[in-house]
Amino acid sequence: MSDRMPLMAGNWKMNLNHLEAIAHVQKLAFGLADKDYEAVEVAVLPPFVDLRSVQTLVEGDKLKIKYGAQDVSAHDSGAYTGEISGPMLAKLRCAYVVVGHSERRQYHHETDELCNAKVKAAFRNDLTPILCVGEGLDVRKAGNQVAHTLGQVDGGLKDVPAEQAETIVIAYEPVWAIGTGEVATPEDAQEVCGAIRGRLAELYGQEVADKVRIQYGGSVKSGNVAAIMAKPDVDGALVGGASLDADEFVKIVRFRDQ
Ligand SMILES: O=C(CO)COP(=O)(O)O
Repeated sequence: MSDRMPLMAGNWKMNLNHLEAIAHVQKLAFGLADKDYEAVEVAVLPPFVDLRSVQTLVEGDKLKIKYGAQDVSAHDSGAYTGEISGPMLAKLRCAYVVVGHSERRQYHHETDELCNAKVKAAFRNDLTPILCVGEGLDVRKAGNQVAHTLGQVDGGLKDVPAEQAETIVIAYEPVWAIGTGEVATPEDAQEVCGAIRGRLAELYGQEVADKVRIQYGGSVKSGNVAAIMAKPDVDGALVGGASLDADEFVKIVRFRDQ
């Protein structure tokens, strides 16, 4: 049994405007009792335009829900139209920022090199990156999921020192399981999450590797979360679609009751 605190994070993707965000976080707060936070850390990852509203609600009502962004610029300021910087997110007291989600790698052509720069931008601004890695269907069919995913881990962590690396969150999200209803088996999740921890041990030593939280993401629901969380190297879930339903997300947070 590891002493890593599980992290259940809801990636809303491009859903919920700032008014809907307030209603949604209120529902989550209503559904979660104090004792739920003792054993699980809960975070929401809304669109940028919702963050100020979420901050106001969380701080005003002293909620224990953490929040963060879905992306961050590699640059801290300057002529980068449309980008949002680490210092801006830090000012909103974001705890987390997603880096290298497969949808950004796919639709915005984000490379491991860019993800590495964004991981560094996050750390530079005291934000915890949630670095997303994972293979597509072709790679899985060829049996190369471990090598592929470890390549993304190496790329994302290049020149990141141990004292930062030990605080990162890595989300293993096989692309073929995202939004498809096709969930990886708990064994599939463990195979790659275990390999990621092994690689962290090679890069930084076992002590650091044992501190890093590794999430699984891809069609996580209340009905499948407990079996995935039972695996030794899975320390949480990055939840997309199911996080948009407050009751369902509360059940996922309470995975031990499922
Ligand atoms: O991409 C994901 C979370 O970042 C997973 O999305 P789904 O839970 O909708 O499959």
